[in-house]
Formats: sequence, C-alpha cells, structure tokens
Amino acid sequence: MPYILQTNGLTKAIGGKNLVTNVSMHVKRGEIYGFLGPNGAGKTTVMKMLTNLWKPTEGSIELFGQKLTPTSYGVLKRMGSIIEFPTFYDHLSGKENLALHCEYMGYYNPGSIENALEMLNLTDAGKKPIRSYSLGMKQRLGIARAILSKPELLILDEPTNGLDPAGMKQIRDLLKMLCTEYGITIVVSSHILSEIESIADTIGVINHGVLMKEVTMKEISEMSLAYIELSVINTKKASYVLADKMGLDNFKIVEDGKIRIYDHHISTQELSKVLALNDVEIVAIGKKAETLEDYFLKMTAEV
Ligand SMILES: Nc1ncnc2c1ncn2[C@@H]1O[C@H](COP(=O)(O)OP(=O)(O)OP(=O)(O)O)[C@@H](O)[C@H]1O
Repeated sequence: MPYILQTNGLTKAIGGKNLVTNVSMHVKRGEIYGFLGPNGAGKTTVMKMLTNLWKPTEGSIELFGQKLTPTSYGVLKRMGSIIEFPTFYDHLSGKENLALHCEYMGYYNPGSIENALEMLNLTDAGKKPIRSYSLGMKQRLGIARAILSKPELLILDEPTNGLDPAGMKQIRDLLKMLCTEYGITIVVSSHILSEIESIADTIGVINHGVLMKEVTMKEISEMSLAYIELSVINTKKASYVLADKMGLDNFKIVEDGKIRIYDHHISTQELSKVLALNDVEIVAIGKKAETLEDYFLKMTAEV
C-alpha cells in the first residue's frame, strides 16, 4: 500500500459554490505532511472530509487502503484528529475530559489517559479544571485527546493557532517526536510556512480550494532557488541575446529592464561578456536567492 491516505478529485460544494475543487493529495505512511495555505484556502474543508464530518460532493478518500464511507467506523478508529479549535467541558479537569472522550468513543485501555497526559507534559495540570488552562495547554490537551487511542494517523487542523513562539515550538517538537518515536503519520495544516517547514517531510500547498503542488522537503533541498538578476536598458535585445545567442530558456522578465536567469551552468562573468559583445548595456548584474517563502508565495499568487 503506497499511501496511508489518498484523496481522488475531492470536491466540496455548498450552496452552489465550490469550497475545494478536485483535490488529490497523497500522504505516505510515517511522514509528517504539512498542509499549507492562506486563511480560507480550504484546509479545514478538506480535513472535515478526511474525518467524515463532511461528505464530499465529488471524489473519494482512501484511508489505510480502504475507501472511506459514511460507516467506516473501523477506519476512523485508527485515526485521531483536531478539527478547528478543540473544545472541552470547562468545569471538568483535563483528565475527566479525556475520560469522557474514552467513554464516548467506547475506548478503554488502563493507563492510556495518564500516558497521553504525560506525553503532553500535562500530568499535574490534568487534575485542574479546563477554565484554568492557557490556550497552549488546551491545544496540548486536544492533541492528548487525539492520541488517546494510539492512532496510526493524526489529522491536526492548525494546532498552533493562537500560540506564542515558545508554544508553537513545543507543539512542533511534540509532533516530530510522535512521528519519529511512535511512527504516527501526521497531517498538519498551517497558514505559516516556517511552522511546518522544519518538521514536514512533504508539503501540500492549497490555495482557493485547489491543491497547487505537493513537494517533498528532499525535492526542495535539491531544488536550487538561486538565480542571476540582470538589469538592462533594452530588455527585448537582452532577451534575444539570452535565447538566440546563448541558447538559454530558463529565464523570466520580471519587469521592464529586469530579467531573472535560473539556468545554473552560466556564470555572471560569461553573461556580462556575451551581453557586452552584443551591445547590450548592463545596468546591474548579480546573484540572488529566492527564499522558500518566495517560492510558495509565488505559487499562491498565481491563481
Ligand atoms: N459551512 C460553510 N458554508 C459555506 N462556506 C463555507 C463553510 N465553511 C467554510 N466556508 C468557506 O469555504 C472556504 C474555505 O474555508 P476553510 O475553513 O476550509 O479554509 P481554511 O484553509 O481552513 O482557512 P482557515 O485557516 O481560515 O480556517 C472559505 O471561503 C470559507 O468562507
């Protein structure tokens, strides 16, 4: 079985409007899959369908190699999730909330609640009522609840939303640990690249309800984001020389007078020489590098 989770042309429409369109995502067993997209892009909508909270208008979902249907209880028991913000009974303690959840899910395993609380660093806090919890503690308790039944797959919708940088780091470290030490596959959404960049093995980018790209971090690290930026007086003439005289095709005119060359076997010296020989006046030439942020921003700006 190649993927633990796969969707095929998933579409959700409400009131004649598509919230997500034709999403085909591929999550490998044992990886952290970062689901990246700006607010309103459709991350929650997809996650609601993955967890059977919403029925797809079109398309299908395969979980653990089985097609998800409205009665796939066995499949759903093998996953844990937080969709939108985790809610609890405020007057009950963390521990009591988890116990209620176990009862509700028909799941009983001695020690699982203590284990989950310990893993999330909530052993002491577990005895206290939820109303005394900070946002970060609630997020952690949400994760504790999601891992109670020792799921193989975790679906987490923006688990660091509203946390401060230290709280965000704590969650990132935790997800990494759950993945490496317990072999749990994790799909985690965020609208902030830096939050998932350091932990994800694969990033799926969604924008306006469309999955723009799935790219592994390995592919990203092998991809050179460097380019040469060339400023000239005569853009037309310069691009003619680049294409016809130098045989380059991997360049882009970003604005009049400014060209970016992504070809990596050409040096700035050689470029300057050939352009000068062909009477192209160079205003400036230099090497630059696109950041990963630029790379993804460009992708989401293209729609
Ligand atoms: N129940 C609903 N009925 C109609 N439209 C909805 C409903 N829920 C969400 N939407 C719309 O669907 C689009 C996608 O929303 P969704 O919540 O999936 O995005 P998101 O990527 O999770 O964003 P956020 O991070 O803001 O939650 C948005 O334009 C939203 O306004």
